[in-house]
This record gives sequence, structure tokens and C-alpha cells, in this order.
Amino acid sequence: MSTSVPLIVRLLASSVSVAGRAGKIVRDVMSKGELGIVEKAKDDYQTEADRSAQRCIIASLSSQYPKINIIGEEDNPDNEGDVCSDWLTIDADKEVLCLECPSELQGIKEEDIVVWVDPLDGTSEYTQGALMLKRDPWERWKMYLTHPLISIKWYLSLLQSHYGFLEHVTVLIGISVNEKPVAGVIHQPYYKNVGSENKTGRTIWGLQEIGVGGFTPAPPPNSLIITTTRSHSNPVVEKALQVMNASQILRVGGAGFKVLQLLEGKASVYVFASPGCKKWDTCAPEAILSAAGGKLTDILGHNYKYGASEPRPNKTGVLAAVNADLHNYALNRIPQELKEKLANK
Ligand SMILES: Nc1ncnc2c1ncn2[C@@H]1O[C@H](COP(=O)(O)O)[C@@H](OP(=O)(O)O)[C@H]1O
Ligand SMILES: [Mg+2]
Ligand SMILES: [Mg+2]
Ligand SMILES: [Mg+2]
Repeated sequence: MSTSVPLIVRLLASSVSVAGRAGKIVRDVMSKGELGIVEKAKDDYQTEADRSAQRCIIASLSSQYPKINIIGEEDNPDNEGDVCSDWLTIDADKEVLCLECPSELQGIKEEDIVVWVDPLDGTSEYTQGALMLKRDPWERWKMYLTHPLISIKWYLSLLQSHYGFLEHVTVLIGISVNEKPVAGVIHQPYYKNVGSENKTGRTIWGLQEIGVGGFTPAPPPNSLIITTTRSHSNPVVEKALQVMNASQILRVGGAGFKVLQLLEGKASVYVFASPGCKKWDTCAPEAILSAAGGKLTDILGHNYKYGASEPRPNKTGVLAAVNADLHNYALNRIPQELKEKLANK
């Protein structure tokens, strides 16, 4: 790769390639069927796919950009240095390499950059998607035959909903400079490309001032559609949803997938009044959403900072929208009392 390409553009191009490699690891772990689930905390799981994908991403990026501070979600105490050569990816996406460098980022050095890695966003949906894939096809038919009350239609819809969860899974690589997310990658390992392209997965990228790529942006829906957590709700999260007066609430997994829904016109606002999300969940989605003209802040309307010493939790929740007007609308609807509750937690 030519070093005449500006650092931030090279790093984004490398991140696009390595996110695709990590996505393949995520699919391979699922195909082998041994997920190696570890419960890190209540409602917080890690699988072999989270561990392996993170090792692949961190080893690949740090071998090429040794002075960049790379922070990943998972602790991998036993195997930090053990990465097979097949996982080391030094390719760079050719289309991204041709991008212009934003004027503000022309002189930056590796030391100025912090990369936030979420090797698998939507782990809860990944493990639940696995439940259905693991079942033996013969067992499925036996289940149908021995339960005459279960209609084929009902069974197919159940199957579809579990397979559907895998679509929520993403690999997130967020690039921040001077505490601000400036570029990012969301890779969706289970996205099904329709039409002539016979490949699974897609990679969306964004770069400040330049724009977004890897998908076709769509205008927001005509009515207010909110996207929120599927697996980490609580009474405060629900209260913040009730006050929105939305026409529809979509409950899906992962911060990456929810921001994809905003970018693709499936939803207009992402509301999560909980301290559960961390910097690696929001860095890449925020960078891409801002590059597309959207906005992601906490529930109080403040920007998160992405310096290496910042606390990992996004303590005051997440509020994101496809544009500043909708963000403002949602911000004004959240009661002060609820904002204070999160701020004082
Ligand atoms: N209460 C909670 N405890 C732990 N993690 C939480 C959480 N609420 C949200 N998160 C994390 O935030 C991300 C998005 O959550 P959700 O799908 O509920 O919107 C997930 O990332 P991971 O899947 O990478 O762990 C999830 O684990
Ligand atoms: Mg996790
Ligand atoms: Mg995550
Ligand atoms: Mg994760």
C-alpha cells in the first residue's frame, strides 16, 4: 500500500478489509457450532467469535499502525499474542484508498488516533440466532410432525425470526482523532446480497467531510419510527420510548444495526436511555451517521468524547437521529426528570 495515501484514509481502507475478515471469522465460529459462551456480567455475554474477531482486528491493525492506541471490547487474557497468519490482514480496500483526505485530518499522526473495536455487536442476537441454526433439520421435521397443533406457517415464522436475528450482528471499527469520531466501519457478516452478487455480508464506511459508502442511503420514513434495544430494556428505557409519540417502535440488536436502520430509512430516531452501551458500540456508528448528516449524542444532547482515557460506559445513554431537527425533537420530548436520573446514576 502506498504511504503517499494520507494516514486516515489508509487506516479506514485497512479497517474495511479487516472488518470483512473478522466477519468471516464470526460466520466460521457459527458454522462450527461451538460458541464458547462466557457470561461476563448479567445480560452481558462473550463468545469465541467475539474473542477471535477481536484478535484478528487488533493484530492486523497494530502490525501496520504500531503507534495507534487500539481499544477493544473483549479482554483476551490467555491469547493476546496468538494470532494465526490466516487472520492477519494487511489488505486495504481499493475504493476507500482513492478517497480524498478531509482537510482537518491531513497532518495527523498515529499517536493522535484512538481506534475503538467492537468485534461483534449484537452478541445476544448472535447466540439466539445460533439456537435455530444448531437444530438438526430432521429434528425440526420431527418437531412439526409430532406437534400437529403447530402449523407450518407458525413454524416458518419462528424459524425466520431466529435467522433474522443474525442480520443484527455487526463488526464495528471506529476511528477517533482528538476525542472525536472521524471515520468508521460497520460490517454486517450476515447481510444477504440480493441479485447477481453471490456473496454474504457487506461493509459500510463513513469519513468526516467526505461521506459514506457501501450502501445506498435512503430518506427517513414519513412517520416517526424509533429503533431501540431488543435485549437490554428496563423501565427507564421504556419511559423514554413512551414519551416519543412514535408511530412504530422497532426492537433490534446492536448499536451498529440500529444506526444502519437510520441510514437506510427504516427508522428516524434511536433512543436508548440506559448506561449499557460503551464507547466501542457508538464510535463507528457515530462517525458514519455524522458523515451522512445525522447526529448521535447522549440523552442530554451532549457529545461523547473518545479519548483513550475516557470511561468506557456511555453512562447517559444514546440518542441518535437522521438529522438535527429530528434529534432536537426527540431531545425535547425526554422529560428533565429522566435526564437527571441518568446523569446522577
Ligand atoms: N445493560 C447492558 N449490559 C451490558 N451491555 C449492554 C447493556 N445494554 C446495552 N449493552 C451493550 O450495548 C450494545 C447494544 O445493545 P442493544 O443490542 O441492547 O441495543 C451491545 O453490545 P455487544 O453486543 O457488543 O455486547 C450490548 O451488550
Ligand atoms: Mg458485548
Ligand atoms: Mg456492542
Ligand atoms: Mg460486542
